[in-house]
Amino acid sequence: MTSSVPRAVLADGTSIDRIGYGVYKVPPEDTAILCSTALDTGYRLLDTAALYGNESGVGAAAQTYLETGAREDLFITSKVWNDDHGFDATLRAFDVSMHLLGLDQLDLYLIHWPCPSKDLYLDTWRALERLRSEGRVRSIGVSNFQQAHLERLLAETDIVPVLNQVELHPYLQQRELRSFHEEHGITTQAWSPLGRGNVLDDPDIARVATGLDRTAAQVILRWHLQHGILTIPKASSRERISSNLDIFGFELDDAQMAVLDGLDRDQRFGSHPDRVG
Ligand SMILES: NC(=O)C1=CN([C@@H]2O[C@H](COP(=O)(O)OP(=O)(O)OC[C@H]3O[C@@H](n4cnc5c(N)ncnc54)[C@H](OP(=O)(O)O)[C@@H]3O)[C@@H](O)[C@H]2O)C=CC1
Ligand SMILES: O=C1CO[C@H](CO)[C@@H](O)[C@@H]1O
Repeated sequence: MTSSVPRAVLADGTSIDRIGYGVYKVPPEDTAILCSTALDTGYRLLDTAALYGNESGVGAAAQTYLETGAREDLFITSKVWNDDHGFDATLRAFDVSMHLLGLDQLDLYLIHWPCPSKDLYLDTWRALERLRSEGRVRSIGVSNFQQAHLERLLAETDIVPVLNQVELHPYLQQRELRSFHEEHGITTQAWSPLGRGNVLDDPDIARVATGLDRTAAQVILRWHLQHGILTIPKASSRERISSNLDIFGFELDDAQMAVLDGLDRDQRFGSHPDRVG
């Protein structure tokens, strides 16, 4: 049950694995077994959301883990969905998620999307601040926030989000947002770190991977790691889940990093934050 995933330290002092297992589109009936597989192979961070409909499977895998493992070794992230923006609705949504997860305390709770047209994300954030002050969640952050949303949050609320989880992969490198995060002590975590699988067939990445005798997925995840970007790749087989974690025994040199750095084309495979909610 030991894990050697290196950790980063969030601005609130909490440590977080540099790579975790994401469960979007993992069917509810398969979630417990696939999360247990991930935990067996060394992952300790599981990334879910109310939207995914599989929090109870994540919770079941966590309970199995806790029969022999320590709570402080596990890191569970969930997110408040767009329909539950607003102070009271967010507190209610959190209770539902915690009931499904079967946990007393969550490690990280995120606002899933800013939903600018609803204009409620400041109230939603104040609910997360409340949950943190009550000790129900250790760390609070956001997802899909652009610089303008973050600036408003920083100006008008008390706690700086420790992390922003955004779409990020070699075709969408988010350089400006990453610099803004760095200036403000906000950790960058990549969703769809493999571009939902769409970046895996890139011929330049394939050449780097062949030269290193590694998979394209490992090369991409290693590129994130060397840039200090946390990742939460999703995969559906033990073999892929395990090989995606096997990224600590090799390095990309400067030329190989430059190949992936050169692939940025501002291409999204998910939605643009201005058009959600
Ligand atoms: N905050 C947000 O708004 C969002 C958060 N997320 C989070 O990020 C996580 C990851 O993002 P996701 O969109 O799933 O995309 P990923 O970039 O993680 O790509 C997942 C896809 O890549 C395939 N894949 C994974 N590993 C390999 C491999 N070694 N070889 C070949 N194919 C591979 C998977 O196939 P297969 O499953 O068949 O193995 C799947 O089709 C989500 O699960 C979720 O937790 C995702 C989207 C939005
Ligand atoms: O987490 C998520 C998974 O992917 C969905 C479809 O792109 C997103 O809407 C959502 O934010």
